[in-house]
Amino acid sequence: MFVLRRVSPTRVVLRKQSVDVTARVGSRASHPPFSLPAVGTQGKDGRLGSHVEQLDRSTHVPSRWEDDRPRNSHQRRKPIPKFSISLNDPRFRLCTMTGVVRGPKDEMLARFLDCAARGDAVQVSAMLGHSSFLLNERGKNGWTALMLSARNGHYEVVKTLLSKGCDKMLVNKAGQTSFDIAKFWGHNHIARLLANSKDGDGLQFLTDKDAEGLENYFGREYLHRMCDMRTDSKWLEEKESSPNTVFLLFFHLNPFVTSQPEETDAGGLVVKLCRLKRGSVEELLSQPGTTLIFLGVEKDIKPNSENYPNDEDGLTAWFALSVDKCPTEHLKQTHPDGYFLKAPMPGLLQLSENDAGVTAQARSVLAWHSRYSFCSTCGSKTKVEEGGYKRTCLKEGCPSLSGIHNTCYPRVDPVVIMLVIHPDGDQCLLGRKKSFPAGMFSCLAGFIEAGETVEEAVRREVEEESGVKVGPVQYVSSQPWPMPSSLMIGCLAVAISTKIKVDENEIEEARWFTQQQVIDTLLKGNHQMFTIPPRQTIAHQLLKHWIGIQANL
Ligand SMILES: NC(=O)c1ccc[n+]([C@@H]2O[C@H](COP(=O)([O-])OP(=O)(O)OC[C@H]3O[C@@H](n4cnc5c(N)ncnc54)[C@H](O)[C@@H]3O)[C@@H](O)[C@H]2O)c1
Ligand SMILES: [Mg+2]
Ligand SMILES: [Mg+2]
Ligand SMILES: [Mg+2]
Ligand SMILES: [Zn+2]
Repeated sequence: MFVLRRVSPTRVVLRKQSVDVTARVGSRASHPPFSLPAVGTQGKDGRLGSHVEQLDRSTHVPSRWEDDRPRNSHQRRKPIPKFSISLNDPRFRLCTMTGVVRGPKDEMLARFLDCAARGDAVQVSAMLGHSSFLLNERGKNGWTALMLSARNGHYEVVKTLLSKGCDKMLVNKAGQTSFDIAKFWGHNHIARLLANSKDGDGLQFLTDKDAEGLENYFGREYLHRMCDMRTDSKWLEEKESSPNTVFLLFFHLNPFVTSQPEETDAGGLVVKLCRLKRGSVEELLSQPGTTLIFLGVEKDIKPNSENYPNDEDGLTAWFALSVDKCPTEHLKQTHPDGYFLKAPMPGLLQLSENDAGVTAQARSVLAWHSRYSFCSTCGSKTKVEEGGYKRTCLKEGCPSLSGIHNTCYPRVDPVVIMLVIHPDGDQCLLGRKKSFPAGMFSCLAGFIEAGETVEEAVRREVEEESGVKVGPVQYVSSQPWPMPSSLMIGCLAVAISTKIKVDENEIEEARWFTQQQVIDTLLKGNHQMFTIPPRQTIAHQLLKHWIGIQANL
């Protein structure tokens, strides 16, 4: 059995029994933060092993050592040239000359890291039983067992290591914790485990802020909607007049915000929704053309708190308040720094996850009110009910009042958005609309039609827009998209044909991109040949998800 390891960017070491040899390998670009060459190599099953690999497939060494980043189809399918090792081969020389000799401790560490990278929780636990020093040890590339298991999606190994008290705050050479690594590669269950686990002293090092990003932007449910209270007009009135109630102000569907310098090393400005109190909005509430929506109550309930003597139940309610006339003058005194965020894009993408979730709810409902002032069935006037969640027709006998009153409620438009995977598994289909910024490509998307399943909508939209036929479809996650009220249903779909013929009315161009190109774009952003939508979009998250699961197949 041979053991291969890299000793410099251009050299690897092949070791058999006690004799080491080195081989010259092709020059390589420096590793981006999450590329895998520093982490491991691809084993038989495509998983990533630890940084020191046992070539148990054969006793041959590849003529060219390729890194283990996900490869494009050509690289992956190219048979690896094989040749026998001869210690007399001039391409090799004794490792002792380079001073790279490994002792039993190194061997054990290599085995331990390999077990963690492969997901062997039993072996990891057994090795720690007799050699506890291994717990936080790093391989040559700076990765610990926790980082490797987080990278490869091995939940049980991560759990085992945490239970043994490993240090989850260690960072690799690129400055990433195991949490960052798990999050990047789409192992959200592992990122959650890492975020929620206590460290050895019982302290929770990772804050809620670190755990953000595990759901799609606009998807955070910061408030309890308390749907059942919408019909309790007495309770709603009490909340409306409570001094503790929070009012979010909107004008032309744009939220009233402030910008504050960020308290991080990175600096910058953070945009926050202004949480107005009754006193600031008293006058606005009585103006004509005002719409008030009950959004919910804060989740951290403070029952009968002494601090909140006016709220019997101690619940802090939030309302969205939309006004017809620009109220900046009115707010000049109390909120001199406030302004209306230019929505929707890219303004709304500057909010925190919590604020984005509340804004998505408020903006979609307010947009519906602004467009459906009259009964959509008979054109009569309507009255607003249920805390702003219903508009009932005032004309007796209107058909909208019989059967299911679905025209009386805010509308949500389901949209499928899909990352289509090439049959070779190594490429994905992205397209661009004329309206996109130059160089940007995104997942294909389209509205679901009446009487259509998600799967059928995916197949129809992909074929309409790109000419590519799709077979299996798998749901991944969803995202409210409040421009004005879409629900993006994110899927992976596998193509069964590859020829592209775009519908020029909808799409300017569609192309197959390799995994490597996507990874480069995710890591280097604008410096690449194409860009993808920002992290707040489900399109971006679908691409990350695909990279994450591919690397772990
Ligand atoms: N969050 C993301 O990552 C992301 C990415 C791409 C698209 N989107 C959103 O997805 C939505 C749909 O994508 P699309 O425009 O490619 O859809 P699409 O391919 O179905 O084409 C839009 C056309 O469909 C018709 N249509 C059918 N039902 C409609 C409805 N309920 N509302 C409006 N038009 C309807 C209209 O003729 C419209 O011009 C867009 O609003 C877009 O903003 C979001
Ligand atoms: Mg479309
Ligand atoms: Mg379409
Ligand atoms: Mg369509
Ligand atoms: Zn009507």
